[in-house]
Amino acid sequence: MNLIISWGVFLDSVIEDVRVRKILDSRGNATVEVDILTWNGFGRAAAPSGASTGFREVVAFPEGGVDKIISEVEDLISSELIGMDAEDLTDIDLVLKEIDGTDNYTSIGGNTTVAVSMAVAKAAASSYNLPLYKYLGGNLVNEIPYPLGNMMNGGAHAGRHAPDIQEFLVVPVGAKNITEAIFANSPVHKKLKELIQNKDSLFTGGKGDEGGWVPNIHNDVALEIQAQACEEVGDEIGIKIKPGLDMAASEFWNNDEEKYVYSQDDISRDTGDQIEFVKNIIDTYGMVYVEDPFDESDFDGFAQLNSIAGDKCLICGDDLFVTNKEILSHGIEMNAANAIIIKPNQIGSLSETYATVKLAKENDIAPVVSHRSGETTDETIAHLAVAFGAPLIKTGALGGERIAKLNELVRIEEELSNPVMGQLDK
Ligand SMILES: C=C(OP(=O)(O)O)C(=O)O
Ligand SMILES: [Mg+2]
Repeated sequence: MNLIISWGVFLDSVIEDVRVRKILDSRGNATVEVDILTWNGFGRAAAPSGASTGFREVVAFPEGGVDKIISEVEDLISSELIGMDAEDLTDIDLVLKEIDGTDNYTSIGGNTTVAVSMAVAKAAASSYNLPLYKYLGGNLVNEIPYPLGNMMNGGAHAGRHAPDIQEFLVVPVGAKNITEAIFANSPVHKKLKELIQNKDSLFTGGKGDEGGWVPNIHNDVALEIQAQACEEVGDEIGIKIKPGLDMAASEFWNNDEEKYVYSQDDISRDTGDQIEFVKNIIDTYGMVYVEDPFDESDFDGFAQLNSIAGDKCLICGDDLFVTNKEILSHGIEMNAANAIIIKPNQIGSLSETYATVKLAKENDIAPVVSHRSGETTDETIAHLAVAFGAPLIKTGALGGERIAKLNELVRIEEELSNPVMGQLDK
């Protein structure tokens, strides 16, 4: 029952309390978790952290880290938010920006503000007994994103002697529902363990930050066995599975040499070579998705690749766009990409995240909602992906903090009256 005060205002979603705590993330680092209590609801959200972060991302934590947030910022935030309506998310996000007082959340940290913002949205949804995806996306949402499963890790998510390419991904494009999709990705992960053992006799079964295997093999060998695993598992289970990559190329771009330095292969490529190399990979292996194939400043390299391969493959900007609407606008003018990674903590609030998603969709840029390499068991992004109608979600394949999102998608799909998989036209 709604509590109605005498002049007829509903109080269900008015914020009564804000609690902030320090918790562990999957890398063993501290992160922030926020609880929002309303008259009739409760929302909890935790912030993830990146390792291969884009240089234009907002600042994750202030100097002094999570301890400073708890000792100095929690009271500031709660005194402003208590009494506000959790439904007024845009106003609340503006209040957080005002408390911070900087352009990029240097004072209180984008991880603090994003955790508050997501917890507020969840509290508002819970106040009306709605799941977050329905509260944000409406009653008619029915699209489930394809899971981009992370199979092998290199670059900043792995140790030495791993491939330079950061993520070898797969998309079960033939899956008819989320259960088929996640149970197509997991045997590819198992198959790759066998294939790696055949190539790397010292392989110990080590995994990277996002649960993919970390082999000591060259990039081209990794590409070959990734494609082989997709083919073999796809044939065994009768579901088409296609490969994808997050190259995270800013991590191996050498600005002085103006080259992409593939240290595992002892090869350097200038931008022209890189365009040719990536185009060749897309054609040879039938890649449906390539993220950050160029340095985060190279809009031109992105645009050139997008013009020659964007018809058959999603060319996705992560470090390039950092979920920032203004930067995306520039990318749209340049025709730099046909997909964008959406990571709420790159921009610091849910309303800013939504503004970027809206602009992307209006311009036929596919939003790909994504985890970070440092995660918690928070499942919010599963709801965001459904609410935003994202065709893809990037959230790993295995590991407790990764399956938290995948299993939540299974539950969401069960609730939908007419669920379909997202629109993936590649
Ligand atoms: C998830 C990624 O890594 P990180 O969280 O380290 O930025 C990525 O680059 O897409
Ligand atoms: Mg990335």
